[in-house]
Amino acid sequence: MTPSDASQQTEALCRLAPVIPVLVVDDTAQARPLAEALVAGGLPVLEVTLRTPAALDVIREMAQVEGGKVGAGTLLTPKDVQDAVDAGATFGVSPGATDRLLDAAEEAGLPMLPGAATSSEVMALLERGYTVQKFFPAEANGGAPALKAIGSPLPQVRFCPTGGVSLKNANDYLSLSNTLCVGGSWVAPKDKVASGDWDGISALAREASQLG
Ligand SMILES: O=C(O)C(=O)C[C@H](O)[C@H](O)COP(=O)(O)O
Repeated sequence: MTPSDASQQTEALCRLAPVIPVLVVDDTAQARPLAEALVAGGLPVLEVTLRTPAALDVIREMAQVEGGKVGAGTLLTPKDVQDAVDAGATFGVSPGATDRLLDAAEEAGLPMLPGAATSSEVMALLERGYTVQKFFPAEANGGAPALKAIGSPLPQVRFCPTGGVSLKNANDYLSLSNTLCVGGSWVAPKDKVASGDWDGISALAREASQLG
């Protein structure tokens, strides 16, 4: 898969909803009901971070939920890419980018949403052909004003800002011409996942799906 094909696919995913939930799931039994609650609330694109031992099984379960598009986040190594593909992930997200990681994703045919935080990082990814990138960590790097400023000389790159994004500041990003969608964990808070409050999570998703 070429970087430009990957970016076309991640752009299409980012256009499905204003928010991509970033999920940290400890228990495989929570996977299906959690994905169903988010999809029912209007957020079909889900990022499961590979930060828990259960993450790959969680992706396997969520990949079967109708209407959902499940990707793997926190991809750091070629092995992570292969594990994500084997589990049924349809896209990948990384906090930053390395050539080894991008080589592996392109070879495996996994569309990547690679992370960048500075103009040089954005330019390096653009040079390789990635026109859709994750601005990470968004708030810590200056938030929406910083992303707007990056967009002045680099308007051809579109972003999914993630990291510190919440209901309060999401529209600051979504109103920028270079922002396609945002990523955030606030729609699946740990306490609601732990207690199985799927209605509550659906309500948060519904609220998030109206943003922008
Ligand atoms: O590990 C990755 O690949 C990630 O995607 C990291 C996430 O972007 C942040 O963990 C989101 O964090 P919140 O600030 O809680 O919304």
